[in-house]
Amino acid sequence: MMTQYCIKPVHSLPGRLRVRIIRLREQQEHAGWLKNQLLAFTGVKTVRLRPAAASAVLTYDRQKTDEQRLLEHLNSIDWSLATESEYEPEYCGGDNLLNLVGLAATQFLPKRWAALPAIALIAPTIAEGVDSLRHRELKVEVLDALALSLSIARGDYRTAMLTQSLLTLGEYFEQETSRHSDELLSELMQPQNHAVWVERDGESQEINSEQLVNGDVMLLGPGDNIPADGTVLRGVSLINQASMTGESVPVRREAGAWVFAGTQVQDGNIAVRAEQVGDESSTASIRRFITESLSQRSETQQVTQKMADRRVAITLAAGAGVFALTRDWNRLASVFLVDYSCALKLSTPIAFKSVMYKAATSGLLLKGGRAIEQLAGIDTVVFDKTGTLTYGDMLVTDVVSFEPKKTWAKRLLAIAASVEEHSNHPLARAVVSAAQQHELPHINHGEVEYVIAHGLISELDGNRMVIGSRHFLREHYHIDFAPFSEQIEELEEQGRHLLFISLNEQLVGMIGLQDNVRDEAAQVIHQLRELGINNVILLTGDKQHKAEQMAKELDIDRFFAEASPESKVSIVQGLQEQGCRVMFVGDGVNDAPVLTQADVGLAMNQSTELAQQAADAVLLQDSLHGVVVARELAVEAMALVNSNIKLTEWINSGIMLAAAMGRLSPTLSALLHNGTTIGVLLRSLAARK
Ligand SMILES: Nc1ncnc2c1ncn2[C@@H]1O[C@H](COP(=O)(O)OP(=O)(O)OP(=O)(O)O)[C@@H](O)[C@H]1O
Ligand SMILES: [Zn+2]
Repeated sequence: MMTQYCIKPVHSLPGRLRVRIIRLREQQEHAGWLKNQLLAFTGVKTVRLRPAAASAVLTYDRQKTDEQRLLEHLNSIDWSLATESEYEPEYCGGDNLLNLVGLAATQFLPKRWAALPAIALIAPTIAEGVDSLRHRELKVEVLDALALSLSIARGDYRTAMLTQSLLTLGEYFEQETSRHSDELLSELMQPQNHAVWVERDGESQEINSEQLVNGDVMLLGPGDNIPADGTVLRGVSLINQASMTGESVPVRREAGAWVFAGTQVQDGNIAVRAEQVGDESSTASIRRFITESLSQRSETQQVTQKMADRRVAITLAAGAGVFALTRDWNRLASVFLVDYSCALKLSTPIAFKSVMYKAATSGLLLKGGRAIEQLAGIDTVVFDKTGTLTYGDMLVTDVVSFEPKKTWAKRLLAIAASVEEHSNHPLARAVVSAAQQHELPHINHGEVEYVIAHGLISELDGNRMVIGSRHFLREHYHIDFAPFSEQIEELEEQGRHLLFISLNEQLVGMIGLQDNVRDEAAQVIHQLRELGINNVILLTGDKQHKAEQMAKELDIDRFFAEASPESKVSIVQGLQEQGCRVMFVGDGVNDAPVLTQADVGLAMNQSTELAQQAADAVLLQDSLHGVVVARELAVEAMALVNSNIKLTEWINSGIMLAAAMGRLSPTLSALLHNGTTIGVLLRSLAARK
């Protein structure tokens, strides 16, 4: 690798590392990008950059990473992928202190003495404006520079210093909030280590993805996260590479193909030989995903940004007009100092980040400002059933053997659990935990294949074994249910969810499970209605009568039953075509496409990795209350953003008018204007609490 070893540690303490990154100084326009890259490293807690000094300071969690690994990560950063993100000098408390000293100097020292410190402190701000002009951009920095230069040229160091201090303070506030929220969010978005099935010594076993070594054969099915790069040995599957390419249409991969770590299996089963375990490539996609979520610009943000930049031209024109009429330098400076684009520009991202922060601390991960905007606009909520409106942990209540000698029931459960171990479906988890409770042994079986929304196929002593829904066994394997219909009906009447098991296309037994509606479900639906959502829909793969029963019980407007993953997508699409703006709440592998299709996808806490990746928001607690919180926070955020914009415009237009009429001294104008800016920022900041 070309970049190897150009990044060197300068200073290190336990949990803290300072490095010199020459590239950072050479490519300052990539500083924002780099920062998010660093934040996405496993275990990194905070990042501070000083591009001019080519320095970066990282603090990290020593349980999760160490200096060696961080340096390896640093050296493997692919700079060719860098995107320009506006370079924001990182102010620190010290800068504000210096300004305070400068401010005191202009207040108490004779003018001659105050000039030097004032000019020294202000020079960088002016340089930024000049820089912006050099890039042929008419941005706020230009106005700031103009106003400051004007004050200095006129020898008014007090006004200049005051403006400078307020500008710095405002940006400092902004940086502090976004830093805190970025750090918190990137920590939450880090994937956890999870279990992976591998084939070792001819046997399949479950290990932690951390224990994976090159050459391991990983057995992957729908919903699984691919923990390392590798080559497909057997099988065919659809891989969702959204986390890597941003493209949510899955790609087909079969024997011989290469698959990337961090992507997910959406459908089908494959065996993959791990070839780049723990390699940089495995974290690259995760890093990209986090970087993008953090730097994603919402629509409102883009609109306010444009508005802000237009304001610069307006202010310039107003200043020029006033000066042409009055030839009054004071008025000119006063007008320039009321550039209110910064309040517009800064307050929106801060408000969004504050809300993301607040959401995270109350158990909800919102992936960016876009998610907030969409959430505020929805009018329809579609719920998945199993694991969403019902508890993820179901209970096995009956194990029925259809064998003549009914002693078989325990073995039946043991077999089912041994196979279901390979699935993460709520039904599968229930079967496994029932077997564990009875301390049943593991029964050897062949490779397990998961057919999404249907069930599992495996092999037992040379016999084909199928376990899953009645539809799966009957329609796909032509298994006869007639002889047992009485027993089946009996359990169905009790509202049990049934799983069927067949050996060599003979029905051998069934497992009855009880799924309980979440205690909070009814309340949550009621609260959503109070928040203006009048269309609540249930969408499930389960049977008609169960869906109907639940819809009635929970006061749900409409339901769609026996939906396949594809029909789930088309149902949501249909709703959107009718003009509904849809939030989908779900948890399963088969929910991933519909989570993407919906305007807002919200994944439950116990969701599969794929569902969490596909979603715009993820609940961090196993409760539906987060759905209400999400909506409330989004509405609150948008109200805040809009009122900030209005407030800024009204107040500043007033100030500008007064300035143009010559009623304000430049100092007062700067004070009023920057005061409103900081006020608006504080309002946005307050949304964190
Ligand atoms: N791992 C599994 N083991 C056995 N059967 C399964 C498994 N996964 C799915 N099935 C069967 O396929 C059916 C449909 O599954 P799917 O995941 O689409 O729906 P669901 O989770 O039961 O309901 P919902 O759509 O409300 O989440 C299940 O009801 C079950 O009978
Ligand atoms: Zn089918």
